[in-house]
Amino acid sequence: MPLHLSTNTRRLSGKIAVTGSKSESNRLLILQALYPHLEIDNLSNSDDTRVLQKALNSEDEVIDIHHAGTAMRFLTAYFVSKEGRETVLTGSPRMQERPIAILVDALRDLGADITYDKNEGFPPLRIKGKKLLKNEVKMQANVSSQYISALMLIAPSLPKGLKIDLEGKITSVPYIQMSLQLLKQCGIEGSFENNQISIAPTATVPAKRIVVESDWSSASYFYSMAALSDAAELSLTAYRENSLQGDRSVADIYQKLGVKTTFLEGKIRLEKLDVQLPEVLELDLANSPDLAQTIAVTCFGLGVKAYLTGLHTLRIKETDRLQALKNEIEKLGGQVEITDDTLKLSASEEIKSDIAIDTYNDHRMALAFAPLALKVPLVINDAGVVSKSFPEFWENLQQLKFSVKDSAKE
Ligand SMILES: O=C(O)C1=C[C@@H](OP(=O)(O)O)[C@@H](O)[C@H](O)C1
Ligand SMILES: C=C(OP(=O)(O)O)C(=O)O
Repeated sequence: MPLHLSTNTRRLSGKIAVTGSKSESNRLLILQALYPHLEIDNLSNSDDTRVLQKALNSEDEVIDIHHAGTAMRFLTAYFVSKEGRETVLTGSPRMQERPIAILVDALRDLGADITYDKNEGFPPLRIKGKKLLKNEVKMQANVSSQYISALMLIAPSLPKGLKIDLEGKITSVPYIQMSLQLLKQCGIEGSFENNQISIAPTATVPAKRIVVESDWSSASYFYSMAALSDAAELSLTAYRENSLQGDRSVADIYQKLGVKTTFLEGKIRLEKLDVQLPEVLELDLANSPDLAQTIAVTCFGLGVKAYLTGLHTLRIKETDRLQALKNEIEKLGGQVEITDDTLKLSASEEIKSDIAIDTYNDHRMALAFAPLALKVPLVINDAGVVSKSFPEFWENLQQLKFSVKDSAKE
């Protein structure tokens, strides 16, 4: 479905309720499956969370988790620990290209029975659940933090808990901290110091209701809109200053791009300020990889040069996000240089109108480019991809008075 986006006004105002964090929701669903006394509020309604929830409730042998990376990684660890059950975990063609050997090797070291059904190192996986008796493992930490979180989430259910020794430079650290903090909120003891994670064995946890904060990665698209607007006053619920999500850093980053954040009771207010924009925005995004697309597109729209580093995880996400960004920004008239872990954007002089943006089965490509409609009319191809993390996004844009037209319906 190609969507035509444009606006008559560059002044934004409105109140948006954003769905729960997909990262928090997916962790809590695994913990709830292990500790059923747990209750979850404000669960994400994203496809990735729904597919994980469905998998946890399914008795089928073959489970297809489509494009959901965290679901794939978390469920691999979960099904390994389900004694007596045989499961084949598979996903979309892209999921079958997303590496998983680091997690599989660590689980095998702990005693797991996992085989590759197609290509060595990639889903689909055939998992025969059994009791894991070992309690120490080493793991490479510089490719994806999701492998580490997957082990942390099942760790308290292992008879002796788990110590994980992390090797190499640890990437996406806030997501590891989020896993630890959620375990602690459930009443499970654990620590993450230097390169070692330790989680205590825990047979039961007290009944508890945990409220998921709304998704900060989803909030980033409204920051981009505010930055690209002439005037903005947006209120987003339900957020807190003291967040578990690393992408909360978007509030500090966008201050440099003219967006002021005020934390109010349960919500944030974004306002557009008149600031002197930086000549070049330099950022290391190793702790917030999901913000890279939003920031690159905002800078392009503002004509600000950007030098983004720490992007080594982007090539193995829903698509090769570095290449996808380069392709689409260059179609719009920009200039982008990429390496394996950096992106350099030149200051743009023009933004071409009515360009159709390809989204590569990646929700964040659609979400990140949509705010540019505040500058020029554009088309987003396969716009339905946003449901992977943010199903209401297009309705939210209409609420903010964007014109959102499905050309297939005309
Ligand atoms: O644990 C999580 O919930 C996530 C971790 C990050 O992945 P990497 O650790 O692979 O960078 C992030 O990009 C992803 O969207 C969600
Ligand atoms: C990378 C992402 O998701 P996942 O790895 O869970 O598919 C994302 O949502 O940007």
